Amino acid sequence: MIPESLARLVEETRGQRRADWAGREIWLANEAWGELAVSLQGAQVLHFLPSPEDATAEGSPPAPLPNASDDTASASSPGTSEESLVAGGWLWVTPTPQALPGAIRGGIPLCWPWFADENTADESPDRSGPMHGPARKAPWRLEAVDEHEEGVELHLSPEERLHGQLVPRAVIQANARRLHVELITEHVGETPVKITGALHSYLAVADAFDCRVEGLAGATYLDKLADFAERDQQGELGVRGALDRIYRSNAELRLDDGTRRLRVARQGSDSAVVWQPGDTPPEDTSIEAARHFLCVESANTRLDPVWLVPGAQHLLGTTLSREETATL
Ligand SMILES: O=P(O)(O)OC[C@H]1O[C@H](O)[C@H](O)[C@@H](O)[C@@H]1O
Repeated sequence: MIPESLARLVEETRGQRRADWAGREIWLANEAWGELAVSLQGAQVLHFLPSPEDATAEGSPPAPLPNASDDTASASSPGTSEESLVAGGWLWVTPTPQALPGAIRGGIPLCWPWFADENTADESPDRSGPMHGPARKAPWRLEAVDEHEEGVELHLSPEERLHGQLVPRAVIQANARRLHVELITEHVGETPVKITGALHSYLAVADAFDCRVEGLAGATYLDKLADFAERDQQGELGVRGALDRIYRSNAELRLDDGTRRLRVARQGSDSAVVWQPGDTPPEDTSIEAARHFLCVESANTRLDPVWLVPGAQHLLGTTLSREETATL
């Protein structure tokens, strides 16, 4: 579910190209395997839509845009100039993105080298910096595009050094079955460093207050809306309003919004963050638009910080795929 202006850029793409959207350079693909949009600010995937399993492969034209005035696809408020949201993709992007140097809310922002504030991570005496770290606002360079018949693999690195001892890189793989994002941190310095972070996935949903996240039953979590009180998840999670939780879990999760079942697998992550702001969304997003996302994040948080020693690497990953229908 992405703003109409971004959906148009995707629709107008044949193969691969670069374009500008909301003042950022973005990389677009519209191929037989599906659609992908990545912002070079933050190496942030903004859009992913795999082709339907029965789609004709080569030469098939891109799917037409769904009617933006359709009730299910429109998240604009009467009387505002907010763009319509176009349904279909697996990720959500705000129709009212902040101007640069702000970060785009939506898609899969890379929170690095800390999740939330820097007190969860880097213990160097000069630590300071923005919420969720500098990586999501920084310019990244597209180092390589590996194309193959079934999909694409992108490699990105920050244009400038973001940390004295750590170097991150991102790998994005997309094909007709899945979207996979990796954030790899390499320690090139001399003293151990503690990191946290997140692949802060904004998953598009029909109605955030009518979703079910399976796979967390019995897990303990920190409730950020109750001063980090520790609680146990009773049964599967049904989202009915605002929540901001850090689950201690490495389990594969399933998100069901009544129209689509997505698998959310995570690598190198023992924290699953589930966030929905309810009726108090951040300033850059309306209540109505926010109703169409649920964040299910692959994270390292205060529950599972990673100590990296010189020469070591850490991989934080997430894989989104369609829930397979049981064949038994
Ligand atoms: O507004 P942002 O800096 O993008 O953060 C958005 C959200 O990220 C995470 O999911 C946190 O758990 C939330 O507490 C926070 O509000």
